Amino acid sequence: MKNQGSILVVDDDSAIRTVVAQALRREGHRVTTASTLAELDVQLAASMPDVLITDVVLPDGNGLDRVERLVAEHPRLPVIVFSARNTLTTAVRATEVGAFDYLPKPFDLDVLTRAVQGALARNQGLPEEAADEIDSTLPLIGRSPAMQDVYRIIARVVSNDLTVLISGESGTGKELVARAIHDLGPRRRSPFVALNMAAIPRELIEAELFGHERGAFTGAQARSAGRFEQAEGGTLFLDEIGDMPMEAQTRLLRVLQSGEFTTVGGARTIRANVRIVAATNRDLAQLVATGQFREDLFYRLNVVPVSLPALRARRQDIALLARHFLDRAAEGGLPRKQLDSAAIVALENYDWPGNVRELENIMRRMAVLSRDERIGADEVRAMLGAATAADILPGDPGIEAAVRARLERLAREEPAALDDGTLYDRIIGEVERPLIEALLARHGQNQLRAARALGINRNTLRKRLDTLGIDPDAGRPGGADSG
Ligand SMILES: Nc1ncnc2c1ncn2[C@@H]1O[C@H](COP(=O)(O)OP(=O)(O)OP(=O)(O)O)[C@@H](O)[C@H]1O
Repeated sequence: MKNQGSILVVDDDSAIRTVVAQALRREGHRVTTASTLAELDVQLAASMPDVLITDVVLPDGNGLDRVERLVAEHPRLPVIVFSARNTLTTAVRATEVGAFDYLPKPFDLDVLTRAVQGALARNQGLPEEAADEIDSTLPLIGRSPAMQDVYRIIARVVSNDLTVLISGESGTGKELVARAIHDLGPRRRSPFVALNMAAIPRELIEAELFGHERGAFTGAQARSAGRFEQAEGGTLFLDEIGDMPMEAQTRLLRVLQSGEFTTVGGARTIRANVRIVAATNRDLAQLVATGQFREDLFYRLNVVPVSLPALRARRQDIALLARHFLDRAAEGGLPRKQLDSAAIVALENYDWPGNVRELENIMRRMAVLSRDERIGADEVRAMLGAATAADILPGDPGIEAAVRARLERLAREEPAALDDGTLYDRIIGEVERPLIEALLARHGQNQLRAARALGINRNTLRKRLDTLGIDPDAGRPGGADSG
């Protein structure tokens, strides 16, 4: 029986890429291509192919030098080198650097497909576990076609400064993609600075972005550099851009047009040398249609759109991600756990409203709580049943997004709850409890100070503690919980 696998073909000649890719696809292989070493790096960072086929002379360097490093780092990766430089030295050097095979150009396609078969067969002979290993140093995990599309777009934008707009549900990895674009590109040695529009008060957004002069507004006691300045030479990641107030949008548009900005309350104009990557989990085109987002800014940001698929739209990545998170937990000192195949099916059948973030949280919890080394399907189902809003929500969510996600989940899992007259208490209770608990903890369980910080009367706080059944002494040393 023939082996089939994932093959990455690197050649700057598009005709060769096409012909080779077609021939390999006919054999049932999955093929991706790259035309430069830079693109090769991005593809490899995204996922390791089963076989790499590369030309020697590439626009940005020598393929053999790269092969040498690659084979040293990934001894299991078979590399087939082809070259029009059909000298003995090339052939010898190909062998020296550890290439699996060397084919002089022009080559017969049958010879190439046989070489690929040989390379795959060699790896088949290696132990199963190693063949399935996940490289946890990869910035993004996932081999689904939908993620391959994402990797291809990342590959196209890393070496230039085009503005990228990443859209996708909460927890799909938008920030991770933004970081990958930064880390793999020429700005990697300069800062990556993120600002989440939903996480800071609207009236402070402009000062946060552009900085302010002393006395620019009440409370501005000293000059402060904004994120644009902090990101100088690097990348500025504007998260939840759909929540940016209109005035700030106008100002941002001007920066994108002129490459300059003015600090708040100051006449100083500063040149901005930053790459902008924006993200949204709202439908920005819809916000444009309803007049909440500037159309001209939308087009300026949406130069290269990247749409991240929801996890339920790429279920074939779930097992890989789940194992990756268990591995990471084990590297972090938690007990090493494995999923049995029924557990994986249970994970794959779940809809993941909180996407990869939710999966990550669930797997971490499994690593802590599961008693056996092998996790079974029942345990997975119990854990998914007990999943809470906190699994789904990011560290500093837009409250609005959080509530929407919670409602969506209720609609799916407990539709009756949407009509049974408990909705207000339920949702508010979910927000109120962690809020009160967090403030009590912050103020050493001192109710008076917590109430002041919350801006409510101490008696009101007491009543809420009673109603919610919160033990105010639970977190105090020597309190109810510590005995
Ligand atoms: N493809 C992936 N491989 C590995 N980890 C991932 C992947 N996608 C997401 N994650 C992890 O899931 C979590 C959520 O990802 P991230 O914060 O990038 O999502 P997001 O789309 O920006 O979310 P939000 O819109 O809620 O801010 C992070 O811990 C991230 O490391």
